[in-house]
Amino acid sequence: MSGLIQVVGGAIVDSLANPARMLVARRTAPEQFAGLWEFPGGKVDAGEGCEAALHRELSEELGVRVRLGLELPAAAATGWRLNDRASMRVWLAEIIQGEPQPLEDHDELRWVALTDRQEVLDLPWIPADFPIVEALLHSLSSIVLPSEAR
Ligand SMILES: Nc1nc2c([nH]c(=O)n2[C@H]2C[C@H](O)[C@@H](COP(=O)(O)OP(=O)(O)OP(=O)(O)O)O2)c(=O)[nH]1
Repeated sequence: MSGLIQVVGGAIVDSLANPARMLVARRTAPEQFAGLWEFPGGKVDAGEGCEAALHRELSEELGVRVRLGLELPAAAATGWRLNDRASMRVWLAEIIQGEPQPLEDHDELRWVALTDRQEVLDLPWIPADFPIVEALLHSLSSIVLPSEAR
């Protein structure tokens, strides 16, 4: 037991095979994170698996069913350290059912172009997410094609 709170997040892309855009979400609470962008997701419940928790959170928060792709590799099995108490595992995902809506915890959803690295990084993310976003953009850069090359 690491004693850490396990969080899971979804890097939802328009297509796992050919990712061009990613869905990001703006939090409404708590106050310290309100207005900041994040990977939709949340805490894993006691006795719940991480992937199951991610499916549950994405269904509750966005009203979608997803197919999970690869996990974004992190230095630890518990994923990316968010703070002294929590760590987040992040999976690529694509929507297989439903139109994403900000049903819970968010007031805005936005599809951002993965080709526009600066646009993605210019969003006011939760600070702990920046290294995760950087790693994600880096790992996708080999498979994201500029739109004119599609
Ligand atoms: N979902 C999500 N949480 C993140 C990200 N980055 C980050 O630091 N966090 C933090 C914020 C929260 O302290 C924690 C996740 O908690 P949460 O409030 O989303 O979890 P939850 O939906 O299960 O909510 P609750 O049951 O505690 O009300 O992780 C991120 O990209 N996505």
